Amino acid sequence: MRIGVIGAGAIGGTIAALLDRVGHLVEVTARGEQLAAIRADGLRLDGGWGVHTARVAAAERLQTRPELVFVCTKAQDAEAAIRDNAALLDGITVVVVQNGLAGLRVATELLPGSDCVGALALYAASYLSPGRVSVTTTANTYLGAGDGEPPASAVEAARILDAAMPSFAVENFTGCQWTKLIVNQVNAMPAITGLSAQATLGGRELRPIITASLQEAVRIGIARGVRFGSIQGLDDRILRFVASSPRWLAQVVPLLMRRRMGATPNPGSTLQSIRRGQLSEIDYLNGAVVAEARAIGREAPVNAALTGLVHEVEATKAFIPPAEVARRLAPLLAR
Ligand SMILES: NC(=O)C1=CN([C@@H]2O[C@H](COP(=O)(O)OP(=O)(O)OC[C@H]3O[C@@H](n4cnc5c(N)ncnc54)[C@H](OP(=O)(O)O)[C@@H]3O)[C@@H](O)[C@H]2O)C=CC1
Ligand SMILES: CC(C)(CO)C(=O)C(=O)O
Repeated sequence: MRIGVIGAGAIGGTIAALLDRVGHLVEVTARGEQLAAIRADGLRLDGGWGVHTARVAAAERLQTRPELVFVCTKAQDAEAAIRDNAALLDGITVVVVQNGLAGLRVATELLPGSDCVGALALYAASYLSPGRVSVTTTANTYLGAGDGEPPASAVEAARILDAAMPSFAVENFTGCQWTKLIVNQVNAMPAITGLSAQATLGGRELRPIITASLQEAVRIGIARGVRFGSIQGLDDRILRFVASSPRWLAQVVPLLMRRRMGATPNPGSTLQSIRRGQLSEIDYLNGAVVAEARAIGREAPVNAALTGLVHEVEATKAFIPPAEVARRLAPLLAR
């Protein structure tokens, strides 16, 4: 099958390499050094799903009309990436692999003639250097759209992707996006401190803050009327229990997330943007929780503070030590 991958970074590079490995004709978009490296030496994948070099066609924009496409940019870049390739995407299934709540909606608005499907990647991938990506944690991908049963396009895209990496079509995709937003509470602290997700989740100073922001995010979701979707061992019942638990008990969720990540250090996708000097996706992660709270006249002070700290690191290019993060957040945690 002819499959396009727009944005061959950590996730797009992983998807492209694994689809190539199972025999699809894959074409990717990339830019700058990444494009030059893919053209010269192929897309080189290693880590949890093995080693593979994919000799794929690459250009700044798709050159041929694919039968299926994966959009794998960060949330803030999705609109530009889709607009640049829109002429070749009309009428096909477009899978938006993205964190946050916005990606699928943006694609659906921009591509009224396409079947847009959302995808939530629970595995972790790192962009190592131009042309090289590595899977640091293996896990499932969940595809769907809307609040009900997955549409046929999601079921078919999941079947195709599942041959390359474990993938499932899910009901209540909107609720699953919210559950993933809760999982992505692990992203801010590495971006603020420069440490791996495992180190921040394990750190005695930082874990209570991550737990507080996670509980706050779940409470905002509940206040918004969200029915959290079932992914990665989390579901509506568990998250409601976590929201109403004392912080010492709720810390079990960050600890379980740390255990699931395994031993290979995972910077998370937000720290990877910061390391490359790019603007991060934080406004679509903790920032989305703040926006959802404001939409109902509430506040999400811990998520707002973490969003602010990530923006501070983007601006100063200096990570903040854990003790300083704990000092700054202490007034909010004492509430
Ligand atoms: N990395 C991970 O472990 C996980 C990431 N995710 C989510 O997956 C999504 C992708 O993340 P990730 O792969 O880490 O991000 P990366 O930054 O590694 O990759 C994004 C790619 O998109 C490209 N891009 C940016 N703007 C455009 C554009 N206008 N047109 C075409 N391509 C563009 C970037 O190119 P350039 O560098 O030239 O800007 C880059 O190669 C995010 O929503 C992230 O939150 C989800 C689960 C895990
Ligand atoms: C699943 C996780 C937390 C993997 O790191 C991720 O979504 C990210 O890094 O953005």
